Amino acid sequence: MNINIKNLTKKYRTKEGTIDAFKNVTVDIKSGEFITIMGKSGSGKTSLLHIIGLLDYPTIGEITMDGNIISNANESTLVNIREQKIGFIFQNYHLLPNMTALENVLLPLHLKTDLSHDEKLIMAKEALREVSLYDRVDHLPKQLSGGEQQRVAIARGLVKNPSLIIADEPTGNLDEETEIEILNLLKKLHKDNRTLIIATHNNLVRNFAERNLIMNNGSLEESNI
Ligand SMILES: Nc1ncnc2c1ncn2[C@@H]1O[C@H](COP(=O)(O)OP(=O)(O)OP(=O)(O)O)[C@@H](O)[C@H]1O
Repeated sequence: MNINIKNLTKKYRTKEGTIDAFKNVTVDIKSGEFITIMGKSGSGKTSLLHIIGLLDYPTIGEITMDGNIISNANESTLVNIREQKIGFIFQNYHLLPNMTALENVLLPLHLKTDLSHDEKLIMAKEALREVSLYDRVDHLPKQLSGGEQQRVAIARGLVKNPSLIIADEPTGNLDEETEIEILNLLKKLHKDNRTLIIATHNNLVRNFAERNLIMNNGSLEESNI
């Protein structure tokens, strides 16, 4: 997915006043790019990812996805794009504890009325195979290690074959060895025209990406370090 972001600003209004999460962010992200967004805690990374992921609206500015301006679109258009084209991966996995790995991966397919249950099962199992967890399909999250839970979450993020994957600190809870394993997996799954954006504190992640951006005093800059 091609993403063009123009003069994006996010302000939060609180009882104490207005907080600028970030200001005047302008960036073009090409289809198929693997990007990291680095920056200190509180620098606005999550706020930006939520807006790119169409989970929140910007205060000011414009986002274009594959040539269509979507920042002014209504909620149902945003839900549609989100459902069809965007996969999310979070630091805390966000797996449902009473569902097996397979059931968790099936979740994003529930709304797809054009697919039969058998077709959905095949897709979910294939996604679990891609993350090398085919032998753990019937396990509950608590029966899996942190790295395995994140692999289930990645399979869930991938199952709809999204053209954009957004990952917020995907390795924040993992030890370094597991982190490298997950980053190698994300790198492998980042293929074709699938755009991958990872927000992170962690310097190690940047070695895996093609392009590194940094949130600095509310602005997004290219990082050449
Ligand atoms: N819903 C909200 N209401 C008010 N302020 C918020 C809200 N969400 C975030 N903020 C503020 O906006 C700023 C940016 O927060 P954000 O979570 O985007 O940063 P971050 O870089 O992702 O931080 P971290 O790495 O700690 O997750 C912070 O000052 C934060 O307190």
